Amino acid sequence: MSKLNIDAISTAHQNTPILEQLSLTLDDGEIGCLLGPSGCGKTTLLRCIAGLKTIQSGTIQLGERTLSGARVNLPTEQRNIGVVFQDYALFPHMTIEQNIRFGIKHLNNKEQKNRLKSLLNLVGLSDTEKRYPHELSGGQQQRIALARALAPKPAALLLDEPFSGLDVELRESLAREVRSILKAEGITALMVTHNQNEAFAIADSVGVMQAGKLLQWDTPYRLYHEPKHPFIADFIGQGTLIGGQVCDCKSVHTELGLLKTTLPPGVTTGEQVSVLVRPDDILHDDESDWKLEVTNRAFRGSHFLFTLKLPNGESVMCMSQSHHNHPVGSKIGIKLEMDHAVVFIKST
Ligand SMILES: Nc1ncnc2c1ncn2[C@@H]1O[C@H](COP(=O)(O)OP(=O)(O)OP(=O)(O)O)[C@@H](O)[C@H]1O
Repeated sequence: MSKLNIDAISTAHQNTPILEQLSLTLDDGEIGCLLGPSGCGKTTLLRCIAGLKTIQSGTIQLGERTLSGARVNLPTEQRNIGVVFQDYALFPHMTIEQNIRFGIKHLNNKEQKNRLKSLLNLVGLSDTEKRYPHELSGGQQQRIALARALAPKPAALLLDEPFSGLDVELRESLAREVRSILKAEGITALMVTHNQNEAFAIADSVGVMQAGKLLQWDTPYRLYHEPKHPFIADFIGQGTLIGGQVCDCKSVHTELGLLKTTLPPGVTTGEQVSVLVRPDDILHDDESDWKLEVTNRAFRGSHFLFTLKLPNGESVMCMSQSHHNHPVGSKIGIKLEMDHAVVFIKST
């Protein structure tokens, strides 16, 4: 069993804190993904797990073993963790076979060949073993890098932006493919990315980090629909925050009318709050008498994303089918399709 348990770890560069009291858990065979703005500490967290950076407090456990903790700091080679880092290129002078066999030299020749065969099969590149890395596409090379990291059957795998050098169109489909490869191997994996579509395609749990802290660790669905922090509401998906006033424990009054909600703890009647409105909460409807002015629009191929002005000057976004080609300055009909508003206390 290779459950990864990170409990309240902190680390710093010189005296600058980089990670603060960060905790997360990945069950055996689960895939996690870390998102967050540049410099928030995602790579540092992977480096701590890999043993490339020491932690100052907290513990990192993998299965029954403590990798880092009070008086414990296992060296990287004893952690039994595979890594696919961003710049972890294949050895260019070695064939694909030699690259994959590199980390399993302790096995006998037959075992090495069997492992090579099953991994090439798994990553869908069965007939490439005699080729050199430059004879493969970027996506194929990254799948071989994955096979090489999986070859020694590590207890866990860390991936640091493994798709960042690839075409945007390829990245999401490769993320889905990598998910099925990792699931087939049953390996516990943690990946860092900047791209939320990739994160949603690959992960069971996604974490959003900001300035060294993990703000929420949750399923993609809950991160989008129940963000616990306005930063996450802004960072994940699209949407705007509008003002609201708490009416009672189940509703909040806004410029869009009375919205049903569940209030965060500590919020009292009459209090001013922020309310998250997603573009899919407001539908364009030509028949509706409720009209708002278009202040901006973005054509997204399959749909338009309109920015609309509320009477009090606040903005909300609205998604509509792509043939509804309304210009900026015109008024369009809308209807609300929000069954539950997410509310934040103003101070957060
Ligand atoms: N070797 C180092 N010495 C000093 N500071 C460092 C070092 N490595 C990283 N940092 C700092 O630690 C913080 C976190 O860096 P880290 O690379 O973990 O962020 P990240 O979230 O992975 O960023 P990105 O998304 O840009 O890769 C940043 O402020 C960075 O400047």
